[in-house]
Amino acid sequence: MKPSLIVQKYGGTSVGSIERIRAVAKRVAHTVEQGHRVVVVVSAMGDETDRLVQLAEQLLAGSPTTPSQQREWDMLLSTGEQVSIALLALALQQLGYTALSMTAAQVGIFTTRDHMRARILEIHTERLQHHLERGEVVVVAGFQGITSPTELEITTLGRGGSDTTAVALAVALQAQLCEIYTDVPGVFTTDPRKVPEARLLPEITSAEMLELASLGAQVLHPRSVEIARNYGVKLRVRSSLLPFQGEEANLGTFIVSPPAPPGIPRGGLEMGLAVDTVEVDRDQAKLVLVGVPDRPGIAAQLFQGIAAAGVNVDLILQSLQFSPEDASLSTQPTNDIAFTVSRSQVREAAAVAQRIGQELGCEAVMVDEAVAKVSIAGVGMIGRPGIAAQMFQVLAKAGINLQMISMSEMKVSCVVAAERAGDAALALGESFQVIPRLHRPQPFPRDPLQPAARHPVRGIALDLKQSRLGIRKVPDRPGTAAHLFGQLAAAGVIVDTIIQSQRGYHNGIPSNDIAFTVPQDQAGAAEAVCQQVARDLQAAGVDIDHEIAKVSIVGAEMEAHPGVAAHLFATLAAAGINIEMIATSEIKVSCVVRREQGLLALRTIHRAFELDKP
Ligand SMILES: Nc1ncnc2c1ncn2[C@@H]1O[C@H](COP(=O)(O)OP(=O)(O)O)[C@@H](O)[C@H]1O
Ligand SMILES: N[C@@H](CC(=O)OP(=O)(O)O)C(=O)O
Repeated sequence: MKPSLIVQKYGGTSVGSIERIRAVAKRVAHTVEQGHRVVVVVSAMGDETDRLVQLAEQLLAGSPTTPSQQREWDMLLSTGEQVSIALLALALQQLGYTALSMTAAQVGIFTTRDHMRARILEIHTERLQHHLERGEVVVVAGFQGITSPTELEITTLGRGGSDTTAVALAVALQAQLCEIYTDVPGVFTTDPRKVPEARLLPEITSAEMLELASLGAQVLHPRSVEIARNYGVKLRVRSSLLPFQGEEANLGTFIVSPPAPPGIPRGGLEMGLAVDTVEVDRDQAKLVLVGVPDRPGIAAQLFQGIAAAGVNVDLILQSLQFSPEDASLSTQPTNDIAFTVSRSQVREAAAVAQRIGQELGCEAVMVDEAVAKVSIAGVGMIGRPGIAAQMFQVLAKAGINLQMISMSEMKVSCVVAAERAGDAALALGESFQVIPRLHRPQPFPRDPLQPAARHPVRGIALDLKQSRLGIRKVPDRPGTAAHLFGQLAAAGVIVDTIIQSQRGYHNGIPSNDIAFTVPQDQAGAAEAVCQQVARDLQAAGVDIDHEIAKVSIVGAEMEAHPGVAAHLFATLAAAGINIEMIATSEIKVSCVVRREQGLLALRTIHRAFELDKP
């Protein structure tokens, strides 16, 4: 019988010293002794990649901006892995195994030409197979790629990209298992370094893991989860640091994916259909509270009231905080809170919104029953900023105005006038080559006020590496989002959470605020684009804030548990934490808070949802 093939990946900390490299070699040797063939992927030693980044940043006095600078950046950063593969191969040889190291060019890991964020197209397996068949262990450099056999340009996949190399190799080699060895015993309910009571999850679905990873849980590179999910790779995260005493004590976490569709092509690995779903939800009504005082407890009061009335909330968006110098508003900073509910519950929701709106002294409460939600979704959207821009362009071309936008890495939803929903879905279906479908709601549970009872929340992520940008008073007409996000995509900026909410008037024209978050290292580029777009559109101005933290709860069953969001808001309010931005999707709720309160928010929420309990 042919021995089974396992791809093992060891991260930076796991190969951070010669001692640790020796320990990794022993672990690999143990796997070989159990009768498996092994391909090992390693990252650079310890903080080596950070050190290389600092050298280049020192020289450039910042991040690379031109294509030629980005080329050299990849040339530099890819060297870290070349050191660790050679050392691990030597350590294996010392233990008496035939082992050799290979760079991406030697293996044939071909990527797109996008320096610093290249995507894997194809992996040649002949050389690897040749060595494996001779019983050798091959140690492959993670994180790097090559553009073509003739061009031989070195690329990197983006920080943390070795996980993606490993899973892609597992697909190309049709490995039985891909193991990601790291410095914690698996995937936890949240980062165990930040919350010591976090619990190890024996398994998690790839959909949940994707959200957690893209919302800041760095334990897995989101794109590695994307590939595992698309190709049904058996993926496991476990510790390389636990004392080595047989593997029973180191079960780790299995990332569970649906089986791959039969005959799925293994070329174009990361270039599958970006969008696999175009969906329209006609059962929507929109409520907007305009000019809500900006202080802790407001969202909690509103959504607890809504939950108590038995109403299930779908999208929730809260716009950026307004600066008091904004002349058309009161001198108190205020927010807008917009949300959608099922049309059958709009009366109950409106009654609560009006009552609470009055108690809070809001400027207005608007209710609109003639709306629908159109969404595009797909794991292939991760890291491809052009996809959301394409959606907005398609809708703009069809003359469809966007009343609300909510976006996460894998899904963009727009609230539009109900009468245009059919046109919107058709135009999107045509553009993305997907047949549009109607959204099917999940059944409601019986007791909407017991959100924590069934643990609908699987994990919590804290992202401290985001900045928030906002453009105030963008004219409310078709094409504005297309213009802004088209420009951002052209500048290569990866936009995370986008929120557009209805606001009021500017220069007598109905206008919206658009707020979104971007990775901190792209904030400069994003701000330059926003300033230009604000001038083009005659918007009121641009806000930028680097001192934010984004804390997100994730769970596939959240949609069927009304009241989870309300519980989250109440928890933050009770801890005196103000929520500056809210964005929801079916399986996550994200809140932007002050950066210095991020950790407190994370710990408090973890406890409030009883994730520390079995
Ligand atoms: N939900 C989570 N479960 C486990 N680890 C997490 C989680 N969220 C964040 N982390 C962090 O991810 C780290 C592992 O990722 P990383 O440092 O990139 O490892 P490696 O160098 O092995 O690739 C852990 O040390 C932990 O602090
Ligand atoms: N060395 C690269 C790639 C990587 O994946 O590292 P790690 O597995 O240690 O997160 C980085 O630091 O980005």
